[in-house]
Amino acid sequence: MTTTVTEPVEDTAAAAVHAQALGKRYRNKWALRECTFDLPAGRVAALVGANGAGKTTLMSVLAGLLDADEGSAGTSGRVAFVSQEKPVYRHFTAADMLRLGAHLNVVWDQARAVRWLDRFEIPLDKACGKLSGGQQAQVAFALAIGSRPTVLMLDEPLANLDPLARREVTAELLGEVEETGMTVLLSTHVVAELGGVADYLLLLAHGRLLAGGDLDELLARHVTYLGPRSDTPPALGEVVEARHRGNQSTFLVKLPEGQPRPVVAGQWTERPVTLEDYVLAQLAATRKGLGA
Ligand SMILES: Nc1ncnc2c1ncn2[C@@H]1O[C@H](COP(=O)(O)OP(=O)(O)OP(=O)(O)O)[C@@H](O)[C@H]1O
Repeated sequence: MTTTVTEPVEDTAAAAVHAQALGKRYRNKWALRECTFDLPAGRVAALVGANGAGKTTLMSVLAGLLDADEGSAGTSGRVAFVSQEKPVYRHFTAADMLRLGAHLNVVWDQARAVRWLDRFEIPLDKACGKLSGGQQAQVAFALAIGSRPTVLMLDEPLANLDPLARREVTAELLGEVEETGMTVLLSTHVVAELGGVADYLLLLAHGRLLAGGDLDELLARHVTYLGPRSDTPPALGEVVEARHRGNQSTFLVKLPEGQPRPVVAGQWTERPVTLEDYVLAQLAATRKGLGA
C-alpha cells in the first residue's frame, strides 16, 4: 500500500525538509524504514552512512523521483537535486547546459550559474564530454545553483573532486547558503571535510535513521576518553566505541543525560568528539551489529 505524500512544507521557518515514518522498499527488501526528521531551513546537513545504508534512496524520495511505500515527506519551495552521476549532455557545452537550465527552470539566475563555473575555471565553450569527471560535476552544480533552489540536495558532491576542489566547493556552498538562505542536504563519505561546513547530521544505518539533529548538540553529548588499557571507560556513559592498542584504550562515550559532565583524573584524559570520530564510531558499531 502506498501512503506516501510528498508535499510542500507550509512552515518554512520550521522545517525545509520533513520526513515522517518514511519507508521505501525495492521488491520485498526495505531500503529505508521509519525515517523521521525535520531539517530546519538554512542548515547544511550531512547525510552519512555506510555503502547501501539508504542515502540515495532517501534523497530520491525527498526529491520526488521515487515514490515511498510508507510515511510522508515534504520539502519547502523549489528543490534541486544533483544525483551521484552528475548528469550532463556530452555534446552540449557548459554554456549550452546553462541555456537549457534557463529554459527548464521557472526561476533562473544566469549570473549565479556563470559565477560558479568561473570560480572553478570551467570553460563555457567546451563540450561537456571533453571535460573531466570533476569538471562535469561542476557544470551539474552550476545548473543546480542557477535554479535558485530553496532546498539543494547533492548526492556525493565531493566524490569526483580533488582535495582542493572539495574544500572550495564546500566553501562556495556555505557562501551560497549565507547569501540565499537555502537549505543544503548532501550525502558524503568524506566526513573529515565537513567539519565547519555541516551543522546538522543525518546518519543512516541499514535504512534506519541512527542519529539526526544539530551537530554541535550531538557532538557535545559525546566525549572521547584516552587512558591505560581497560575494559571500561573511566566514567559513566554509553560506550559507542572502544578501541585498545598496546597498553592504551580509547572510548567514545555518550554522556549520561541530565547529569553533570563527569571529570576524569589520573592517567585518563578526555578530548572533544569530532564529526569524523563520531561517524566512524557509529559506522563501526553498526557494522559489528551493536549500534542499530
Ligand atoms: N534500484 C534498486 N533496486 C533494488 N535494490 C536497490 C535499488 N537501489 C538501491 N537498492 C538497495 O537499497 C539499499 C540502499 O541503497 P542506496 O543506493 O540508497 O544506498 P546508499 O547509502 O546511497 O549507498 P552508497 O553509499 O553505496 O551510494 C541497498 O541495499 C541497495 O542494494
